[in-house]
Amino acid sequence: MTKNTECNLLVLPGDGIGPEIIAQTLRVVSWFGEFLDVQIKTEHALVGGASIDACGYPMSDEVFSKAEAADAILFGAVGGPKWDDRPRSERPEMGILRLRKGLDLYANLRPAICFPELIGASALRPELVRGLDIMIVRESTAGVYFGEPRGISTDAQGARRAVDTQSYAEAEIARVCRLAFELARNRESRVCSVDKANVMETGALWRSVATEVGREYPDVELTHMYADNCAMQLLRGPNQFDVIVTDNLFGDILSDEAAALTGSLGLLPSATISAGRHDQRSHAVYEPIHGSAPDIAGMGIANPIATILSFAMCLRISMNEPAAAKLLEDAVRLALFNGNRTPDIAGPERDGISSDAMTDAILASLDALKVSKGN
Ligand SMILES: NC(=O)c1ccc[n+]([C@@H]2O[C@H](COP(=O)([O-])OP(=O)(O)OC[C@H]3O[C@@H](n4cnc5c(N)ncnc54)[C@H](O)[C@@H]3O)[C@@H](O)[C@H]2O)c1
Ligand SMILES: CC(C)[C@H](C(=O)O)[C@@H](O)C(=O)O
Ligand SMILES: [Mg+2]
Repeated sequence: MTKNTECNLLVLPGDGIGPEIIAQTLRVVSWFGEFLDVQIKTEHALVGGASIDACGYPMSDEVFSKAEAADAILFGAVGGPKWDDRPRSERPEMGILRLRKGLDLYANLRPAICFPELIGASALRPELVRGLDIMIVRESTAGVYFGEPRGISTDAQGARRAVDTQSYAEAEIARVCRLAFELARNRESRVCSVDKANVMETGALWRSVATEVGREYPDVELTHMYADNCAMQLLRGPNQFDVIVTDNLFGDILSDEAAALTGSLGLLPSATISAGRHDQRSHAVYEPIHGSAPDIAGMGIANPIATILSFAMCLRISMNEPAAAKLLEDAVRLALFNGNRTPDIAGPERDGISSDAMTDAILASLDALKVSKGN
């Protein structure tokens, strides 16, 4: 069969459980390589600590050039104790930050869905999380992650002072808010903008710009919430949210919190996307929201679902294959429905299965759904 189009997928496994969950996800990528008209071409490269060990940098210029040229990037996770004592600018985490900034990946989409099959694994009571479906839109190229000045200085008495700078230009706020409103139009048409407008100048600007952008979307309800209250409301009544749009740091924290509502950090996928380039192509990184999990690295028990669902987002956003994305999401649900659980979602009474066995179950579900849908 001749394939109609091509997708060049750059695969960056990283550190810790990164290579493990990526290896599992590539089994799913291969399955779709057979199934789709798109020809998926993968190329692998080093990032994070693995790259530091090989060439001294968390992301080399060569790998960054490959990322620029790729149609999509599948990213595992970076970091680990081995590199924790390095200066900030030389840590593995700079690998992902360079990608976000360098490719202008301004919007990090982090959907948090509570699957009915996992309602018992949630940190909250079932009645609080039943039907949970939130989209967190996290700004990802600005804020305190990239603001200047930053650094640590020592005064005349030898006492150290650290400085980070939270900085936002209105255009940086407007574009991520606009995207949140667009996404909300295909959901429940509700956006909650989260800031600290009561304390921070950046928060006041965030609220004012979100309000201005909201006027362009009279059909979408806009509410504002302080970030501390949002952290509490996510625990008290998470179903009140549809789309949350917020800055880089609050989005990082609130999305890990949302993961606990769904059952595990090992379940939450993400897509970090840029605007279209002049040639109409855009960049995108697909990655789980979790990190390299040093505590379970090498044990073969990491939950691969967050990364596999990140590939589903890749199918939908970068490959324009919504039916395939839905098929994969359904296959994950079916594998869970059939009782497959890695230890993070197994609960205290069960041992849990390996990453490999969970992927086997998802692949078997893909085969079963493919047959039942007559594909
Ligand atoms: N995008 C990234 O690459 C990324 C994201 C977050 C953290 N990190 C880095 O990862 C390292 C560890 O950070 P951390 O421990 O704070 O966060 P983490 O997300 O790696 O782990 C937090 C907890 O969640 C568990 N967990 C995470 N993913 C899991 C999965 N797929 N299956 C089962 N359990 C899972 C871990 O075992 C751990 O108990 C640090 O170096 C950090 O900077 C990287
Ligand atoms: C590794 C780190 C730089 C990263 C972040 O803080 O953005 C991570 O926590 C994430 O959520 O992707
Ligand atoms: Mg994080």
